[in-house]
This record gives sequence, structure tokens and C-alpha cells, in this order.
Amino acid sequence: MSFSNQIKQRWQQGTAVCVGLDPLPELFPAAVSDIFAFNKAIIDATADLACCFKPQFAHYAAVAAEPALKQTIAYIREFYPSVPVILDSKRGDIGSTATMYAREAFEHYQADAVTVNPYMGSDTVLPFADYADKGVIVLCRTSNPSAGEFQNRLIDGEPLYLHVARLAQEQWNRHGNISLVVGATAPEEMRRIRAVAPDLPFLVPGIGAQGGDLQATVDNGRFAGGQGLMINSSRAILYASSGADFAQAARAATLTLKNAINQLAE
Ligand SMILES: O=c1ccn([C@@H]2O[C@H](COP(=O)(O)O)[C@@H](O)[C@H]2O)c(=O)[nH]1
Repeated sequence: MSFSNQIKQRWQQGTAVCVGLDPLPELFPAAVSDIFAFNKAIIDATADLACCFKPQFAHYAAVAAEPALKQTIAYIREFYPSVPVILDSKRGDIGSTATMYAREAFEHYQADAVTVNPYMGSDTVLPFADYADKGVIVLCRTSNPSAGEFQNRLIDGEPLYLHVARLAQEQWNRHGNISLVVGATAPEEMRRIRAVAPDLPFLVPGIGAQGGDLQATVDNGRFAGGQGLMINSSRAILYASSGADFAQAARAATLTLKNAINQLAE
């Protein structure tokens, strides 16, 4: 099944929570031996509540744990095949290299979707978008404090992030597989992006540890008919407890977020 249909199915099952898998071994409880063991416990505790999982690439590459990343994705695909995996690697490069990055995400790691940095232009996005069944999640308006330095700069009277949203909606979405990254920390920008891209799903980081506004995210980000959001939380779920009960605490944090989103969407 395509990434787009997998996500729609998870929305219909009542969840919009993206569980971020950002392992920080220094925060692991003493009894946890390695990254895969930590991820497996989190995945087993949250899969039925999750719309998708999002491992962030640098958290693995920085500690030479690419095999644990591959093992994590393979585990989700084998035991929870209805929950898609977004590889958050924010790739972007000239076309020939972008083709290799697309192979890395979709063929080597077997991810269902990947985050892509579009700020080098269309030819950096299209090699990913050519994988029609895979999701391509384009950075549009990011959640970090300095995001506006470039992304909010006006070009022809409109902020740069809106040009990205329009290209995504009108030119890159030939296979219906494009989504946008829109940070929860920028609710007004989110409202403007939704007006330009009425039917592109949003991956929304910034809830939880970054203090984004959940009510504004739901109000400004969802489709006119509801749904449309993959709301990520990483540290607030993974490190909800540093004790032996970390997996149960992660489940409780995921359930709280899922219920809060559903309540706010009513
Ligand atoms: O604009 C962006 C794009 C990606 N991220 C990533 O999302 C998670 C957020 O983690 P929290 O612990 O929930 O803050 C992390 O992997 C970032 O690399 C983002 O935060 N903002």
C-alpha cells in the first residue's frame, strides 16, 4: 500500500501522532543495552497508538548506529506493517546525488517516506517524488527558532515558504505523494500554508519539547474536512521516564497526545 493510503488509514483509525525515534543513549535507563533494544520497547508500547514512526537519521549516524536504524525499520515493517516509517534525513542535493539519497531512503533503509530539503530547487525533489508509492515530505516552514531568517523572507511579495508550498501543491505532487513539514511553533505560517496547499498532509514537529501550540496546530493545519496532520513528538515521548517504566511512560505520553488531538479536533 502507498504511504498516502497508509496514513489515511491510520487517520481513519483515530490517530494523528507521529512517534519520533530519536535515540539518545545517555538518556537510556540503565537496563537498556543498546539503541535497537530501546527502540523495540518504544515501538511495542506505542504502535497501536501511532499514526507513523519517524526515526531521525543523525541520531543513528552520529554514533555509527546505521545498522540499528535499518533493524528498527525492518522490525516495524515486519511486526507493525500498517504503521508507516518516515526516515527524517532532510536530504537535498543535485539531481544525480538526490537519486542516490532516494535509493538510500527507499531501497536501502526501506522507509515508507523521507523528509527532503527543497531549498536547492525542484531538481533536488523530483528524484524522490518519482517513487510514486513512497512519501516525500518537503521542508516548508520548519519549527526551529531561526527558521524565519530565510524561510520568511519575501520574494515577489510572498514569504519563501509559500513559494515552496505552491510548488509542492502544483508541480511536485504528480503522484499524490507529497507532504509538507510545517512546525507547530509557527501557527500563523501554518494557516497561510494550508490556504495555498489545501490537500497536502502536514508533518508537524515542535509539539512537546519545543513548546508548539497544539490547539493552533489543529485549528490552522487540518484539512477543511478534518485530518491532514501527522503531529510528531520525540523527546517528550521517548524520555517521559528515565526509569525501568520508560516504555509504559512513553505509551502514556503518546495516548495523552492522541486524545488531546482528537479532543481539540472535535
Ligand atoms: O522543522 C523541523 C523539522 C524536523 N524536526 C525534527 O523533529 C523532531 C522533533 O523532536 P522533539 O524532541 O519532539 O522536539 C526531531 O527529530 C527534529 O530533528 C524538527 O524538530 N523541526
